Formats: sequence, structure tokens, C-alpha cells
Amino acid sequence: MDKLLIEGGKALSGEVAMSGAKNAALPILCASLLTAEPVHFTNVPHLNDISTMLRLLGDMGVGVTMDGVDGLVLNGGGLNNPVASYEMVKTMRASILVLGPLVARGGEARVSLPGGCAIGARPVDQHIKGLQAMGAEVKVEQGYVHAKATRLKGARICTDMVTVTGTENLMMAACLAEGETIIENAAREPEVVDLANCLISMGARISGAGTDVIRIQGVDKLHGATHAIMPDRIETGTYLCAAAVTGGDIRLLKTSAAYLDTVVDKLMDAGCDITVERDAIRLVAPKRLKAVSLRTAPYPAFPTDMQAQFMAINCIADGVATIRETIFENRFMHVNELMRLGANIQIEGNNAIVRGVERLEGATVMATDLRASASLVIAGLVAEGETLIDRIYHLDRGYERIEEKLARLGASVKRVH
Ligand SMILES: CC(=O)N[C@H]1[C@@H](OP(=O)(O)OP(=O)(O)OC[C@H]2O[C@@H](n3ccc(=O)[nH]c3=O)[C@H](O)[C@@H]2O)O[C@H](CO)[C@@H](O)[C@@H]1O
Ligand SMILES: C=C(OP(=O)(O)O)C(=O)O
Repeated sequence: MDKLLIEGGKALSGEVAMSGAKNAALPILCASLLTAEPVHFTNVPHLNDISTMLRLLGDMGVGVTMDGVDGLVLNGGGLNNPVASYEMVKTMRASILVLGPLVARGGEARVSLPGGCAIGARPVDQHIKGLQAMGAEVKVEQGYVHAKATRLKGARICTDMVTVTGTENLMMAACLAEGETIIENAAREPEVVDLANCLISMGARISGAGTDVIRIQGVDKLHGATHAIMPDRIETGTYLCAAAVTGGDIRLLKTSAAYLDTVVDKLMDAGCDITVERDAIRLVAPKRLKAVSLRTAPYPAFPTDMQAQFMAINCIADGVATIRETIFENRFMHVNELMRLGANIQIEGNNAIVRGVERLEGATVMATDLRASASLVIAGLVAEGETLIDRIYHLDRGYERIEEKLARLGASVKRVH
């Protein structure tokens, strides 16, 4: 199993390009199930989650053709197997995103329940409730969601909580439903907007994406289109944290600060100097970071997917920070690992109190989930000596060529087997 070996203590400097967003690409690739015509995607990141999604779509009969470095054509004309097996879904929760499109286009889907995962229980009851409101007959049997509908009907749906993939699944399903669907309490995440833009270019009639009320007028069919995946705001935020913690000076290319307001604000509160350009962001770190408290919440508030990375930078900041996680019930698994590197963190319910220390020291640590792994990389970059991170398959789900990109910024990072 691959591990990452980091020799800490080098200030990051230079320029590196960011990749397309995993959390936009995953639902957007599923949108190809909604049409029999080819859909062309660009800026698709090379990630294990994307390969898993392509295998899953391929199993269903979708034609997958690579096109250049980061391009891809998906052809749903041959869709013949509306099943997502446990084997596929267990490695990637986002597989549930095939449910809405499959029922909408073919009238039937059989999708394994994703089950609990490291960061929380993550049920899909809201996805199911929404499809039922649209007239689907849904049964959960032997770990599978079976959904059927001759044709979905538009409905008014108010989800019990803000759910990103729930909003995406229902928005995709509603595109081919009869009549109007209104999703209230919708997720406002930029990835939802990117998906809506792709669907609109395929002929969908959607308004309100990016607000908490999305309206979709169903159409009889969608057509092929071309769509460029948005830049990955979480990858971008992660590299900004890595530069901040090492006292670095970096410029991230092919990205945008447009969706990173809260992250940029917190980094400036920590003492970083940030310059925002149209397609790039530069960060110059202070001599020592100041502690910054935060509370995660749905967009536009601070993203839960950046919580672990900010925990890492607070570990060596000046002062005490309180980090409150409000989205997932078990997203502090990086805490014990960070403590192995010398961090001082105390957990009280869903608060982590981080007392900044002067230095961290390298050790062997274990990655437990995607962003927890990113926090260990950040801590390893500033720790004295060597840090060996085990189980980095989590990182490969969401960070494209991470060791190569960090090395380009001057870090000493290598993959070992
Ligand atoms: C592929 C993708 O885009 N993943 C992101 C997506 O995950 P995902 O879409 O799975 O997360 P949700 O927004 O659905 O989850 C928010 C909360 O709602 C709960 N919930 C959700 C649906 C449901 O039917 N019932 C229910 O109880 C979840 O357990 C969680 O506590 O949004 C999360 C929150 O920003 C991010 O951390 C993930 O990176
Ligand atoms: C939790 C994440 O992803 P997923 O929803 O795919 O597990 C993430 O991207 O941080």
C-alpha cells in the first residue's frame, strides 16, 4: 500500500495549476445518463473517484472515450443496465448520484446504499423522499434502493437539511420530469451551480441554482453538450493552507477565489497576505500564523471539507482556536494523528480546542479519510524531520498528483511503497 514520506521544514514557493473539482465532476459525469447523445467534458481531474465513476457508468452501458489530457466524452446512447452494485458504491459514496438520472431517463434504478463511512452515518433518506414526492415507487431491500417510475412528476420538495448530493440528485431527476419541480432548502454550493450550468447547456430549464430555491421545468429530453468542470476550491484551499503553514509564497493557477471567500478571510485573519487575480491566487505567509476559530456550515459559510486543513494550521499558530464541526458527526479523526506529531488538541463534543505549539515533530501517522489525509500532509510539511503517512489511497480519491504538485512548490515529498 502506498505511503507518503515528507521531510518537513521547507517553505513552499512558486506556481502550480489546480485541477478540476472532484465534487463538481462526479455529479456532472452522472448527468450524461440523462441523454442518449454524447456529452463532452473538459478539465476533468485524474482521480481515483473519477475512475470509479467512469467504471460504474461504463458498467451501465455508457460509452466512455478519453479526449486529450483532461477531456472525456460520455455517450449514454447505450444505457442498458441501471444497476450500481455494492462493489462500486462501497468505495465511493457519490455513486448514489446515478439514482436520480437513471429513474428519470429509464424509469428504473437499483443502487446499493452507500452505508456509513468514516466521517459520519451519511444516510440518503432525503434523496429517496424527494424521488417519492416526484411519484417514484421506492423500496429499500437487501441494501439496495430500488426506484421505479413510468415518468417522474414535478413536485415541491423541501429537504429536512441542506444536502449537496441530495439537491444534485433531485435536480437531475427533475430535468426529465413532467411539469415543474421546486427544491426548497436547496444546497447553494458552487458545485450545484456548475452541475446546473451543465444541465442547462444540455437543454434543461433550471433557475435559482446558487440560491436555496431551485426551480426546474421538466423537458421531454436532453441533448449533448460541452462543459468545462469548474476549478477545485477545496484543492485550492488545501494548497493555500500548505503554503501558509510553511511560511511560503505561492501562486495557484487555473483557479478562482470566487468561491473561497470564507477560506480566504480566515487565512487573512491568520496573518496571510492574499492577492486575488482573475484565474490565480497568490498567498504570502507571515512569520508565524495567528490562531483562527471557525464553524463549518453549508455554503456560503466555512466548508466542512476545509476543516481538517485549518485544524492543521492552527496546530502551530500563535494562540488558541476553537473549531466547531456542524455537518458531520465524526469528522475529527485527524485529531489523534495530529497529536502524534505533537499537536495540543482537546475535543469537547463537536468542538476541537487547538492550542498552538511552537513546533511539530515528524512521526508515522495514518490517513483515515480524504481531508484528514490532507491535514496530515499540511502538518507533515511543517513538522521537523520525517513524517510517513500511511493509507494514502484516501488522498488519491481527491488530490491529483499531490506529491508532484507539492514537489513543484519545493516540498520534499515522495510516494513510497
Ligand atoms: C461528492 C460530494 O459532493 N461530496 C460532498 C457533499 O457530500 P454529501 O452530499 O454526501 O453531503 P450532504 O450535504 O448530503 O450532507 C450534509 C448532512 O446531511 C446529512 N444527510 C444528507 C442526505 C440525506 O439524505 N440525509 C442526511 O441526513 C448528512 O449525513 C450530513 O450530516 O457535501 C458535503 C458537505 O458539504 C461535503 O463534505 C462532501 O465533500
Ligand atoms: C467528503 C468528501 O467526499 P465524499 O462526499 O465523496 O466522501 C470530500 O470531498 O471531502
